[in-house]
Amino acid sequence: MSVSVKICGITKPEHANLAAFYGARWLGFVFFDKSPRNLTLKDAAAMRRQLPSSTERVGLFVNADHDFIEDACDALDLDWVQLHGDEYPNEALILKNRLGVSIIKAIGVSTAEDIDQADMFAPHVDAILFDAKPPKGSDRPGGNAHSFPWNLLSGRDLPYPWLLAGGLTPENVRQAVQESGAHAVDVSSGVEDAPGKKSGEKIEAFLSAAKAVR
Ligand SMILES: O=C(O)c1ccccc1N[C@@H]1O[C@H](COP(=O)(O)O)[C@@H](O)[C@H]1O
Repeated sequence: MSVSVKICGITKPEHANLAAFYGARWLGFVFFDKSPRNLTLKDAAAMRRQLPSSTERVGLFVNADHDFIEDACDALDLDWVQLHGDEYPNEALILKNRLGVSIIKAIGVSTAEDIDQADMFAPHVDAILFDAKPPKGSDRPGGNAHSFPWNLLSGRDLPYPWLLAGGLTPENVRQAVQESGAHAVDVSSGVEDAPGKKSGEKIEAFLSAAKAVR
């Protein structure tokens, strides 16, 4: 089975459609005003009808107000909510029950012990996303093109669905999947020419490389 791919930080329908054409499972939309990929609710609503129907839509939030998350779900008809801040396990459960969406919880990793933090979220969410902890001085908890040692995940046989993220690129995704054992990956910076500027060529290259891994 090929690796499932999430392309995150979509701001233009043409990149969404290209990613769908090359086999992305998920498209990610960032609702965090410190991000260069931030979307307003107005941007999101304007894009909604131009998005592909074959992909699942993920809204990314950082410690966001639940009413705002609900408005974003309505604006983009989101299937998933990605919680990328300091949210609690019961917050994930409350949102899941309120909105009827699937939930991804991001866990920042720099050591093997960080991976164990996922255990308290896993029963309440639909997938865990392991991302590198942000570098010192960053004003956002993800989307920093920063990776962690992929072999921290190898041989763990984790009993829940999970995605690998953090500093992935078309050039390193094969090695990242092979070292970590990931069945699903998430990328943002690695398919951009500059922060917030997606590249069609890099999206195609990333999906081709990820899908070719055995
Ligand atoms: O993309 C962002 O700007 C962002 C902002 C706040 C939290 C998370 C964000 N992105 C997510 O971070 C990881 C790794 O991204 P990258 O490939 O290293 O740039 C990924 O899950 C993005 O969805």
